[in-house]
Amino acid sequence: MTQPAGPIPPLLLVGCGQMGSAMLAGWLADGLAPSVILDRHRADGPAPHRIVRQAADLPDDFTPALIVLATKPQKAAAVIPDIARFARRAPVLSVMAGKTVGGLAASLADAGAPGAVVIRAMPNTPAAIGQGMTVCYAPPAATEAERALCGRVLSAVGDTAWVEHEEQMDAVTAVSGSGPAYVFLLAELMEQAAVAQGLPPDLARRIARRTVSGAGALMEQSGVDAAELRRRVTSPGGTTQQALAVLMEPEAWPAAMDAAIRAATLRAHELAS
Ligand SMILES: NC(=O)c1ccc[n+]([C@@H]2O[C@H](COP(=O)([O-])OP(=O)(O)OC[C@H]3O[C@@H](n4cnc5c(N)ncnc54)[C@H](O)[C@@H]3O)[C@@H](O)[C@H]2O)c1
Ligand code: PRO
Repeated sequence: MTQPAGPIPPLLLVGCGQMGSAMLAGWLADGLAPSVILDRHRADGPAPHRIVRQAADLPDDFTPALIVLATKPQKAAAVIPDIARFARRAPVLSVMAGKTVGGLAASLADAGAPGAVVIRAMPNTPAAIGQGMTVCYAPPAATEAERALCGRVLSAVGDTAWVEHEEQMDAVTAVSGSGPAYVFLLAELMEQAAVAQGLPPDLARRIARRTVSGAGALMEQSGVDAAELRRRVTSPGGTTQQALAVLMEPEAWPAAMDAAIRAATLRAHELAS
């Protein structure tokens, strides 16, 4: 899909917490036109962008090209009336887990924005350093220009992909949306195990973190399959083989990862309502 070149157009970012601020960091690095951030709990932000804490303070003369909805899914009902007047003129890009485009469009219609276009995306926090992975879904009613606009905004914070079926967004949420947390947990557990083997805590922390980030960078830069990269570390009869025999027991990591992704996918589905 061709994406418009040039700076990122003015955005109305609603919710600037962990995910909103991660995306904002990426947009600022890529050149963001003067934008407005609506967040209940944020007092300041980078000029020339404006921060407002309540909908009543949103400037009447502001015409965002896109409204990015990044509050918790549980806050959707509270923020929809705040953005309805802007959603009559600009598409809405929701990054909320679970919330469907149909459900959000219906709420916007009830709030006075019938026919509002909602596109969904599931980013992740490495967006803060331009290393995000975002998967998007657009309903058939969205125009090519609206899809391209969302693609432009999201490609500023990393890689993007699109799914054809909205139901797939739940599994995407479980894998790439939540996934950084699994990787950070891996670093935590490796650090704890290193200390248990007698290493000093600061060295344990350093080698666990660097191993995770270095392995990720190698996978990214080499493009080699993860399984092949794993094999290249595994000397026959060596240390890695002993460790993998524990981790790759069907009841160990394979079962745990499958159950974890299944639980997260189910939760994403539940968050729709
Ligand atoms: N954190 C992640 O890794 C991640 C990844 C992908 C998608 N998401 C999605 O992003 C959304 C936000 O998640 P988060 O982790 O950033 O949560 P968060 O709690 O860190 O951020 C939410 C922000 O919304 C603000 N807020 C709450 N009510 C508001 C209101 N009525 N008006 C304006 N602002 C309001 C809060 O002050 C807060 O800054 C969620 O829907 C989540 O599913 C998060
Ligand atoms: N963080 C959100 C959650 O935990 C969505 C994906 C990552 O629900």
